Amino acid sequence: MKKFDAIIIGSGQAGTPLAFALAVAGKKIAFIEKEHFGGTCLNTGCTPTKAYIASARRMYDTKNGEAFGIHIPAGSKTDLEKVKERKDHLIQSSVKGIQKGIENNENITYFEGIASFIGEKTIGINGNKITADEIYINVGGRPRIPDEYKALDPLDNQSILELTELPGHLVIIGGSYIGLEFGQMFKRFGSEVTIVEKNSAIINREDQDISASIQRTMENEGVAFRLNATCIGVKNLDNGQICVNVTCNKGQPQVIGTHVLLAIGRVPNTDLLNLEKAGIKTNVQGYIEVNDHLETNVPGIYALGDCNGQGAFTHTAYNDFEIIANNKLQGGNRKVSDRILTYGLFVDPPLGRAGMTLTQAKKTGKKLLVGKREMNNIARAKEKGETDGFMRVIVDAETEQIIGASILGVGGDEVISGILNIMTAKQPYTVIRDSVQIHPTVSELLPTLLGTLKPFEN
Ligand SMILES: Cc1cc2nc3c(=O)[nH]c(=O)nc-3n(C[C@H](O)[C@H](O)[C@H](O)COP(=O)(O)OP(=O)(O)OC[C@H]3O[C@@H](n4cnc5c(N)ncnc54)[C@H](O)[C@@H]3O)c2cc1C
Ligand SMILES: NC(=O)c1ccc[n+]([C@@H]2O[C@H](COP(=O)([O-])OP(=O)(O)OC[C@H]3O[C@@H](n4cnc5c(N)ncnc54)[C@H](O)[C@@H]3O)[C@@H](O)[C@H]2O)c1
Repeated sequence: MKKFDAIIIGSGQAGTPLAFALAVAGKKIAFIEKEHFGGTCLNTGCTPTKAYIASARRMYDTKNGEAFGIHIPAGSKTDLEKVKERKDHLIQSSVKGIQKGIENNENITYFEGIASFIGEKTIGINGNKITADEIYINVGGRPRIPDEYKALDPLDNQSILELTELPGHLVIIGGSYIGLEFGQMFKRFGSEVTIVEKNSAIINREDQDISASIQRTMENEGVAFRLNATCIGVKNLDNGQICVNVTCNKGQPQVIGTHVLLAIGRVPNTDLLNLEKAGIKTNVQGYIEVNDHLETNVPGIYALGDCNGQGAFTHTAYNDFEIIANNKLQGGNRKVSDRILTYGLFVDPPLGRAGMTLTQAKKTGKKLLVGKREMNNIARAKEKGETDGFMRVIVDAETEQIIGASILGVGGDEVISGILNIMTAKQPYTVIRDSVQIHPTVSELLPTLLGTLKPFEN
């Protein structure tokens, strides 16, 4: 049995940089990947969807020139094959970069295949047995497809990105990140889109006014929503179409479409690992349990990225890598609990989020100061003609620190970083309030907003 200094399972957003960092430190690494270098984000997640969103925005612009004094003759249409080609090219250049880096690294031995435990510190891969004192699990997740949907072969985030022809009517089940990003994108490409959500609001983890504002924007573009869908079921019709039962309080009990995209969450790939052979504990949903330093209940075995249930984003997976690299290679003491929750929802206009929602902040019982500004009061947003959304910042009145912010509006995914930085530095909100920002930017409203905070009445 071959022994390595470390085994890394999964070439996702944590495993890949970790393999290179450990190899640079002179460690002999076994690096195992079953499908494609770069994992979900690069191949079927962030990169392709944001590339498609950029194409969809170009399409949107061709239809929205008149108000800006630009006459664009009718007839623009999406060439999905070309959109896909551009995306494939972007992905391939990054995948090749990783592949080359691995092939040229004498400290990394690459295995292509599905790894699984055959003992506490022993991994089986393609009939080989390998071992190491340290094992890093970075296996990510896959779309959740309940049994009742399997026979219907619905689209998921991977297969929808392989389409070369636009769906006539795309019915999306699930109104959260994946459903909303694909929904707006395909509507802009030219498909009819209906989003079916079992909750009473889309992107339900956000404050209600955020969900309502995003829904309004998307409805204005022609996306249909069926909320409170209590009896969701799908069947293929003889004419090749698909019937989705929705049974909501309002509207028809069914939606007839040409394609169905299932976007109802993800499950961790931990079931492929034979974790019981190593005695590694998972929670009921299959996420590997880890401590603040990402170590599992088995000393020397760590879980990073989506599979540990501590984050569901590329930046959280990458931060897991940073925690391990810092603690292992630089004698640091970085912890998962040090990070502040932050993420973007890349609909247009985007949502940038940091820390708590207002609903969560209210539940803390703290005295709060809250400021809210509509985007239609912001000079730059008006100049751009993109005035949907608002920004809200929540401050702990006692410590004067910002504990939450939502920036829904043009540039919101970037503007949020200014707030996140001050939260990370643990400085009071007054630092931004008293700063001078560039005119005309959306960010310049932050000092004004923070200068007019009001005590929040619960
Ligand atoms: C459509 C979509 C859009 C997204 N957009 C964004 C976004 O804009 N911003 C953002 O922050 N996040 C986004 N995400 C989430 C982001 O992609 C994930 O959070 C991130 O990829 C998680 O990284 P990871 O390293 O944990 O796992 P992954 O990137 O999933 O990598 C895990 C790797 O492990 C491999 N693997 C699994 N099991 C085994 C095994 N037994 N043996 C060997 N290899 C194995 C897999 O093949 C995979 O390559 C998006 C996700 C989706 C689906
Ligand atoms: N912008 C980003 O960072 C980004 C973009 C895309 C995906 N992601 C990641 O991908 C992951 C998966 O995203 P997602 O949108 O699939 O999942 P999600 O868990 O965020 O949301 C699932 C949605 O489906 C609904 N739902 C669940 N079961 C349902 C059912 N049976 N019928 C109808 N609706 C149902 C839920 O109420 C929820 O609104 C997320 O964890 C997210 O972090 C992130």
